[in-house]
Amino acid sequence: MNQAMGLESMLRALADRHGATTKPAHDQAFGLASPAPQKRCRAIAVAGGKGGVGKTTVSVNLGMSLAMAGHEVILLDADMGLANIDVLLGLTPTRHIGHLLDGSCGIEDLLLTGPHGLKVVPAGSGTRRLAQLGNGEHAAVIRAFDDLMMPPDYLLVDTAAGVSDNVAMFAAAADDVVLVVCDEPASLTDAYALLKVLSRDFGVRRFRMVANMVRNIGEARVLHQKLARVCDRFLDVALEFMGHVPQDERLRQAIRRQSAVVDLWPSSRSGQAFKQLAGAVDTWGEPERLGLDRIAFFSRHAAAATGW
Ligand SMILES: Nc1ncnc2c1ncn2[C@@H]1O[C@H](COP(=O)(O)OP(=O)(O)OP(=O)(O)O)[C@@H](O)[C@H]1O
Repeated sequence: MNQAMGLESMLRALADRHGATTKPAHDQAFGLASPAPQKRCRAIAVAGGKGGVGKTTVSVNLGMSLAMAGHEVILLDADMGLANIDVLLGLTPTRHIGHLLDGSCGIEDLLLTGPHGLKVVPAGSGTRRLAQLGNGEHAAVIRAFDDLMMPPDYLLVDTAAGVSDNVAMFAAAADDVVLVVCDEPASLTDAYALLKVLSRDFGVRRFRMVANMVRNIGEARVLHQKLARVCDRFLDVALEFMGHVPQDERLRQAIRRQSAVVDLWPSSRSGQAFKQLAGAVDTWGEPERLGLDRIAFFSRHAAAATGW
């Protein structure tokens, strides 16, 4: 059995389990090539290792900045069981990923519309089962995005904290991984641990770093150099500097008002920084489409672990 066939049958088994429809392996959309005339969706996973470094803040504000620039954007809250994007944006979901997995709704039914047309897929909160999803269920969530009638320009995935299979799977399946780091020893060590696992075990070789809660661009670049230096020395990865978001009280105030700072105060320091980050994303060009190989790789891991 070749790799593509192996992937296809594995995904079919997953889809059958979760009641989804199946398509050929070459038609997977989450970071994978879709046949013309469907437009291509760029999947960006936002990760960080340590909790509290600003992954959700970056995901929400970057997503909304892209939406404000006229792009169609879906934001997937992949922090299963501890979801909070809907709370941050004052949205009230009636269904979540759990309903998708038990077959009681499809991916389209989960989409909530926030300001500027930003679409959100809520993960559900306070449910232990969601916090303990297996690899097969994560794969089924990824696979479900193939059923979207109108793929967005960007799919942003706010991953969980830590170095779990959840994070690894979403990061490995994405076209780009944005690593959010702040100037704390634990943030740097946890970010390094995540880079190590994603590169060594899942073949992710390129990362883009956002320095969050820094005072200025100079501090952000120093932070990037610190991490890039250890990566150069010990890991086979490229860590590109994507930009920075300053420590900004306006951002906290916006969160208390259940809004994105880019929506409420676009000309604040953080609001402008997110606009710049969105501008950077716009210059990335065509994704390299490595997701299919990585997913196949991941699926083999999952198969070995669960004895499919
Ligand atoms: N640039 C910033 N300036 C000021 N406060 C910030 C900034 N970025 C994030 N914060 C604050 O830091 C806190 C943690 O942010 P956030 O929830 O986005 O982190 P996280 O990495 O998603 O955490 P977790 O993994 O635990 O969900 C929030 O209270 C947020 O308001």
